[in-house]
Amino acid sequence: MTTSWLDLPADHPFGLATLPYGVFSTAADPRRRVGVRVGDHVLDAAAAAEQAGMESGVCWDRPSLNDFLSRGHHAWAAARAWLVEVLSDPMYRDAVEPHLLPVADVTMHLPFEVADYVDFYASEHHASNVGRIFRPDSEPLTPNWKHLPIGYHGRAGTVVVSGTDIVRPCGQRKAPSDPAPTFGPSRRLDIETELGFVVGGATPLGQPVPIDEAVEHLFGVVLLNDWSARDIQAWEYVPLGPFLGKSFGTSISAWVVPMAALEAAHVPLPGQDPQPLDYLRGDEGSVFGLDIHCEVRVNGTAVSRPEYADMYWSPTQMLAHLSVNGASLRDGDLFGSGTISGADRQTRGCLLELTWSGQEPVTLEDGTTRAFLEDGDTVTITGWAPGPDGARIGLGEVTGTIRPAFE
Ligand SMILES: O=C(O)/C=C/C(=O)CC(=O)CC(=O)O
Ligand SMILES: [Ca+2]
Ligand SMILES: [Mg+2]
Repeated sequence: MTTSWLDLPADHPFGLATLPYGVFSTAADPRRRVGVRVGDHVLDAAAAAEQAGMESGVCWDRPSLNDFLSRGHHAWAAARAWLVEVLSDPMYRDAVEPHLLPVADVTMHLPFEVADYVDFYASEHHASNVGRIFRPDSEPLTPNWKHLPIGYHGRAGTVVVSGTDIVRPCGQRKAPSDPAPTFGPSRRLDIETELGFVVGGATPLGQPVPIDEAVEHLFGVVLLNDWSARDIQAWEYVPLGPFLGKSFGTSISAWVVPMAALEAAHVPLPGQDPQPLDYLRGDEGSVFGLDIHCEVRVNGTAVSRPEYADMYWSPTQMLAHLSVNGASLRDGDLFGSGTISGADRQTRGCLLELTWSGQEPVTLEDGTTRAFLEDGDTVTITGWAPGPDGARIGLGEVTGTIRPAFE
């Protein structure tokens, strides 16, 4: 394993095998610019590139990753190789070290300007559980579910960085037993534990991305919480899908972990039966799952440990599907995997499933119980994956606190 002159412990979640990108500023220099997390430091990437003589570092002197995303997968690979070189070869230490800032001294911002945001529904366990809860008189999975990765269009402009408070949404709610809808704050505010995939290497309108090329457009992953107001959602979503019940805020982690850091975490999918249509079938290596382990905490109590390896659809299948009609990809597109849930209760990624629609509340360490979120609750999702040679790839965290409704 390549080691750094920073002398990081071998199992550090932000060692040389991770090197995630984000956008930061400091009190002394409030310009937003691209940073790379290494150990307990943030590398001011553009400044280091200039000092160490790396020309393409100019796209890091920007308030978002979008310019870097536009350069495409060869540039991403070259940048990563350069970062590993300058952080491991002591020859670069004098040039690079002055541009390492303690992580405690930086403020993190939204890492990229979200172009389009789409959310999939790729967990068979989640889709089946929610089907049982929301549609008890129908088959849990809809007839299309195993033929295509189902998704809906979300609201790009309300994607926020980890640490941003979430205001409880107001909206129309109507339980089946209510005679008429009422308006007010959501009473069934929930989370959804997901991975978000960050897209780059834009494509022209009219040109689908073949599944074997899909991975070239996947820049990296973030942890994503698709906050969901279940009462608003249940009343509004037939027949066009989720709308205001999910568009009031979607939180993502500040650090984008490159797909290149997750190569050792590729695992086979649990298995697809029936075989999907040809455009969703790729060569070996282009259809894969990811061995990513998540943990969900509510006010510090771990309530669930979802496993991304349980997901039915590959991220490359989701990307091929979302462009198969000729829809173009834009730099900064974000797609969510859908809620990560497994077969066991302890691996369910949302409270709707964990508490079975509120009937089986979870107990927190302070002795209180939750069916859904209360004002003041803080939800934190963390994640990690195995890296090469026993390294650990940290996905950081996505956190948010519920503020009272605006009334
Ligand atoms: O099955 C439904 O009616 C609703 C499902 C969701 O709310 C989930 C959604 O946002 C997609 C996902 O996260 O898997
Ligand atoms: Ca979702
Ligand atoms: Mg949302």
